[in-house]
Amino acid sequence: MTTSRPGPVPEHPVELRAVTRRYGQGTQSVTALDAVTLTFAAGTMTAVMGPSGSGKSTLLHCAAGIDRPSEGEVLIGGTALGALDENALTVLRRERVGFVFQAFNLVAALTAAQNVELPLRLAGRRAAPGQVGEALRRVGLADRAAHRPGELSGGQQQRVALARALITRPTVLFADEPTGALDTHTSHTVLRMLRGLVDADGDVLGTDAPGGGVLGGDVRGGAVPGGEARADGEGDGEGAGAGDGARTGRRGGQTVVMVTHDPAAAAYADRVVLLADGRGVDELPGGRGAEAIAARMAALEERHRGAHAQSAVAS
Ligand SMILES: Nc1ncnc2c1ncn2[C@@H]1O[C@H](COP(=O)(O)OP(=O)(O)OP(=O)(O)O)[C@@H](O)[C@H]1O
Repeated sequence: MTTSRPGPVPEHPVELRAVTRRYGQGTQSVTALDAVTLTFAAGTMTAVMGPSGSGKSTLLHCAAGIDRPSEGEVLIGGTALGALDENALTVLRRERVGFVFQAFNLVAALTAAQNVELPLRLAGRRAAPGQVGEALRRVGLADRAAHRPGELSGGQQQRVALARALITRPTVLFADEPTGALDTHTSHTVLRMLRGLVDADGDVLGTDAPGGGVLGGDVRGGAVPGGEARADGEGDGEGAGAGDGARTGRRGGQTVVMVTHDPAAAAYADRVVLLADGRGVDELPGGRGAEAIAARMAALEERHRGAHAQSAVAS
């Protein structure tokens, strides 16, 4: 079974409408998300931040159709997920959602090329000639196609995971702490790639645009102000922030939603959504820089601690 991709990407590829997610029942019940309404605009990168337990992963899982809300509705590419049975939801996820995890989640026994092709195989499809090689080239790993994950660095593994997430040309790419297991230099390389995807016009893997170098350009550096490139592709991006796309709200590239604890990672986003106790409590536009984001997060955590201390005293 396949779902055909809708024609043009809608203005908001992902919408959450009053999404509540409760775990457990009765007195043990935890409200991980509390009537969250959010839209993610096409061709933008959103960072989701918040204190531990604030509902970030739950939000990502509900938005990606990995978890089902207790109440409310999630729409991907205009399709309401609540109306889909498990099979249809699996197909929609496979075809329209890309996911990158902190732990890379590559299959250890498969080569980089086989890992990248896996989503197509699972969908009963084969890659077009050159498609996998092109995807690897775009993440700067053309020469590593035959290597297994254990033979690659963490940053290289995450780049393979990125190529794998994008091989189906998803409507939206979700990333859960994509740089959480990487050192600072490598993190910025991966973040520049994510930013490059968003700032790209059109086909992010460039199979329709030979030599477009959407990701390859970022490996060589320069897409993000302050990000100095290194010849080995493990660029030094300290001090980097969101690129031109962040400020202009340029549309046409990949839509990315990323959970992160790291203000430096969030600085690549067009928008930072702050969660606390399962609710969206604050937002920052892009281009503010890591320090401003860190300050806002610190203030939020302070309020959060204060509110929890008060409720502990009251009970
Ligand atoms: N399967 C589950 N069963 C019960 N409670 C859960 C479950 N998953 C999450 N929770 C609870 O829901 C709340 C939100 O969890 P979630 O993992 O979304 O938070 P988070 O912001 O991603 O946290 P962290 O930053 O620590 O990863 C927490 O109180 C958590 O304990």
